[in-house]
Amino acid sequence: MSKVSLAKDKIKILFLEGLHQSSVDTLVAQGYTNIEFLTTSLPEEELIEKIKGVHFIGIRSRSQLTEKVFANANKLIAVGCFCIGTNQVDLDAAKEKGIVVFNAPYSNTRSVAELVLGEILLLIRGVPEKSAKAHKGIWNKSATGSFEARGKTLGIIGYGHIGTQLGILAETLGMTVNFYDIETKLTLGNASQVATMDELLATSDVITLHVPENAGTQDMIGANQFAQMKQGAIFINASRGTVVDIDALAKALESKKLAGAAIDVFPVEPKSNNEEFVSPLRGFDNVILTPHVGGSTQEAQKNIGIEVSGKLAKYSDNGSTLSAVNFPEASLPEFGGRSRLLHIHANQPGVLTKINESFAKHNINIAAQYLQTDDKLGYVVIDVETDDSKLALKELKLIPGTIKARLLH
Ligand SMILES: NC(=O)C1=CN([C@@H]2O[C@H](COP(=O)(O)OP(=O)(O)OC[C@H]3O[C@@H](n4cnc5c(N)ncnc54)[C@H](O)[C@@H]3O)[C@@H](O)[C@H]2O)C=CC1
Ligand SMILES: O=C(O)CCC(=O)C(=O)O
Repeated sequence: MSKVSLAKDKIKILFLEGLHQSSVDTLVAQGYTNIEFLTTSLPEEELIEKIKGVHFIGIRSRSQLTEKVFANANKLIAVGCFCIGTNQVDLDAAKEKGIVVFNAPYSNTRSVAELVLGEILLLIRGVPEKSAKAHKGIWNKSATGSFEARGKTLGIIGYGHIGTQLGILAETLGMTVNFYDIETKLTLGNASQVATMDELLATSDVITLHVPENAGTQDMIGANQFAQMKQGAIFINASRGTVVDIDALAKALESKKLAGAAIDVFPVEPKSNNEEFVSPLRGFDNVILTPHVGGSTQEAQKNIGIEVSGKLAKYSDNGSTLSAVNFPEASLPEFGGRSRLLHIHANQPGVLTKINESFAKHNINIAAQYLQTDDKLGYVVIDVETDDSKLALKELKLIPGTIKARLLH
């Protein structure tokens, strides 16, 4: 009998950006102990060196996993994004190399919604400005520019997991909630979907962005959009920095078109806490600037650690790709035969037939077979009854179109 699957303690894991301890604990509890833990992201050249020999990598939003990084990732099996956004990862490059990418689509959404709710209340009362003045010794006891949130209109752009939760929370303050989304959405509470972004911009007292970073959202808020907003509107962005033209935002603040803003994300963000934060928004007393901490609560980070490490372990243990962001999704039952192998191939006709013919030729009996495909990839997981799983793996690697083949057990 010969087996060539890697022992769990030989599987090399690299965690960057100071993930929560739960990410490590979850893997260690499942036997994955070979974990290198760094608190910062790495520049591309360093990452290219570091990623060699690594089987699993865990990152947050700062690490850029580029095509060049993947080209040097000679052993990489999967990426865990311990966050929602996956725009920092070249998903196509990963896919072409048969590398699965997971994220945590829900775990920090409540934290973002709560932060934004707090910012709405502070900005609508002019608290950031009054606080900044008080720190300078200026006593500005005045109701000018101070309002209740009750009765005001909140305009949400991007009514997904965060936008919907924020809408419900804002309604408890008595706000009217409108939203704009490219998809028709089920409205929660008393929210209303408006037909165009222009309509939302022109009718909202507070505008907040909760869209993903993609080609369609790049610079979606610029000078034209600020011009359409109400005089004295409040503007919040906790989505991605590339969604807003930051110079146009600075101008809208300078001209007092906006009464205030809260910005958590920036087109260029420091790579670590030791790097200076540079932005045209520095120095505005009526702007709350936060260092991309929308999802940074103990609760969110702990849950994300458990969720994403759990997905990595499950993929490593049984091949499940459920909720992968760049891969055919396969939810697999517990391991059935003597050995489980997985095979990732270019989605072209005849691959499965070739696998079956090759196994038949070598008397490798298939106990179960699971296939999922998308436009580019085929992902097949095979439980076999054989003493010689090494031979089965060797045969899989010879199939034309193979991208990756692995023996799990
Ligand atoms: N500041 C922070 O720490 C955090 C930031 N985020 C960011 O927030 C974003 C949103 O998160 P979720 O609500 O969980 O995502 P989601 O995917 O649940 O919702 C996004 C919504 O935006 C809509 N959308 C996409 N393109 C649009 C467009 N051009 N115009 C209008 N609507 C559009 C989608 O249809 C969807 O309803 C994430 O992609 C991430 O970039 C997420 C978590 C933490
Ligand atoms: O916490 C992080 O590092 C990133 C949070 C975020 O922006 C996300 O989840 O998309």
